[in-house]
Amino acid sequence: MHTQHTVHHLLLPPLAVVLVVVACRLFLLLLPACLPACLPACVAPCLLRHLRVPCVVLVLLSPTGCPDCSSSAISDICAAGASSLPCSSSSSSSSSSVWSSSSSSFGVACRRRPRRAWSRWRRLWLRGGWRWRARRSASGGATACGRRCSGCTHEVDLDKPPVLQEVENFFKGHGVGDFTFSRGRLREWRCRAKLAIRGTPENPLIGLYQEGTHAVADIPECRAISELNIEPFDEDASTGELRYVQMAVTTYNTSIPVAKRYEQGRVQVSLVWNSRDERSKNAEKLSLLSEFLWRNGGPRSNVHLIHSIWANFQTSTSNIIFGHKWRHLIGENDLWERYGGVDISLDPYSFGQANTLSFNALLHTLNKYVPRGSTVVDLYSGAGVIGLSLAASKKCRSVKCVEINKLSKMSFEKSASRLPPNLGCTITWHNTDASVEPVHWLEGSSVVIVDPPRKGLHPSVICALQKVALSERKAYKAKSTLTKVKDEKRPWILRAREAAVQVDSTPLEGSSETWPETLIYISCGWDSFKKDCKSLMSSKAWHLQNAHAFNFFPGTDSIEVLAIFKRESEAVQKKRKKAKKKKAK
Ligand SMILES: C[S@@+](CC[C@H](N)C(=O)[O-])C[C@H]1O[C@@H](n2cnc3c(N)ncnc32)[C@H](O)[C@@H]1O
Repeated sequence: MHTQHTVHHLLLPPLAVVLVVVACRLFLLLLPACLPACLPACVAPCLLRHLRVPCVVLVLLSPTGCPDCSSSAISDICAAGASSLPCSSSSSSSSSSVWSSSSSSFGVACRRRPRRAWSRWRRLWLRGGWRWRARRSASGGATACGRRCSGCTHEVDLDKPPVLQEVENFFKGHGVGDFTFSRGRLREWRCRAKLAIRGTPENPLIGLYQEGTHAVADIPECRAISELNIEPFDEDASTGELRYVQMAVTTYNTSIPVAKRYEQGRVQVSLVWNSRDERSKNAEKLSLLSEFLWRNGGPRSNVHLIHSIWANFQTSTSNIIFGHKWRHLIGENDLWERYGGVDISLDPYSFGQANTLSFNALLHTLNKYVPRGSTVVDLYSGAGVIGLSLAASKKCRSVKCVEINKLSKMSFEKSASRLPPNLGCTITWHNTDASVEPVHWLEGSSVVIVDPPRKGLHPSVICALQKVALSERKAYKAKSTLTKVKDEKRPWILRAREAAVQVDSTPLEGSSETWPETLIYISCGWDSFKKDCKSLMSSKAWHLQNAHAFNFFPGTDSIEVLAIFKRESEAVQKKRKKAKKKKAK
């Protein structure tokens, strides 16, 4: 009896292990059957894989988690959610069943455009460059959760965007010997996103538009919207309450080690509300929503993810995301970031880069091409990030920033106030369209920096660059015929030329006869860059000297280019002409 008892004792533990293993196997076998039900929980993380922190806010909006985001705050939330279950299955065979099931989140968007080919689903992004990438699993094609990510344009080799070979060949063909490509961080890199809010309170859609459409690829199960009965925006009827959510992350927190700052970023949330202002009758719901987010993600919550919440009021029927009225609702007023060695304040209405780390890498490289003591004009400057960082690091004599968005002025002012004292640099910020009388902005600058939107440079800017780059003398002549700078009487032009902001008013001596020797072109639109590059060089005015590319949007076929052009000297031009004549003979 005693021996029998001992045998039972000995057999029980292995038996228990076998039973657990069998149960797990059975569970895994049955898992595919419940995949359609799991899909909403799985697809959102795939879409959001590369969103560094903003997805946490969405997780706040949604009870499902993002198992692939590894910051401690995200993990905390994920631990509370059950969503990691389907995504922890790395079986790539399950991916087909998931994707062929066009139900749940994708089905909702799909029903609106049933004729779209499936391949289109793989190329989801917001117009204007908002792109979502998936993380590769070690096996390659699939994401870490075993599914293919609808936000990706390519599924493998995130460190080699497909366009890279073409870019390399292009620069090689133009005699650039030192081309480099910086691969950057391949996942969880995104620090900024704008998501559309559509659908109904019971079945809201939050996410990106498919390329070229206004169909939303959903991040499902929004808790805040359903619980508070927020009415998503209806584009056809122009009704509803919440139109978009913009999220911007700051990684600026000097109290924690640098390595941790990216992981522990805070999110500035902007709610685009469909009303004229905060006095509208649905404004109470806006307060409820911001309080909900603050309660669950603000400083008193377990996660403390939200830096601040803003409201933007927009009633326009156009595609423009933001209206003119902004209100700061809760949290800190200023969002600081560290770019190019200086503190930069980014209000929600200013342009901000989506990939903070890669942008800093670009600034570091750009720095090498600006001689100390330069006079710089930064066209398409946004809040003046590039100009301000050069003012501090290169002891520039002057920096002129030219930007069309007047709201960026405040960000510029705040950032300028944090520059080190006694820089000895006159820094000005001008609110104007760079394509109107661009020669005026080039005059007096030895370095011109252009960072235009995706569509590239305006023809008038190209024309001005071609003309000033002839020879010193010719350019000077061109100045009088081209611009009639001295006779300018139009008040709006004169107003634009007056600095909207001026930091340090040290007068500049003899700079007006200076014309740019160096042109630094930063581009996020490869096709438009090629076109502009061709135009600039066709006039023999500029010579392409160096080029670098940065993986700003891993998982997409977009690339950020930094190209350095040098003005061709008269001697070189003559030599070239002679050689051409000789050849012709
Ligand atoms: C790609 S962003 C670059 C911003 C800035 N360089 C930065 O990195 O923060 C392009 C900027 O050009 C501005 N912009 C667009 N069209 C413009 C124009 N015609 N004249 C001046 N600025 C313009 C936009 O408002 C935006 O801030």
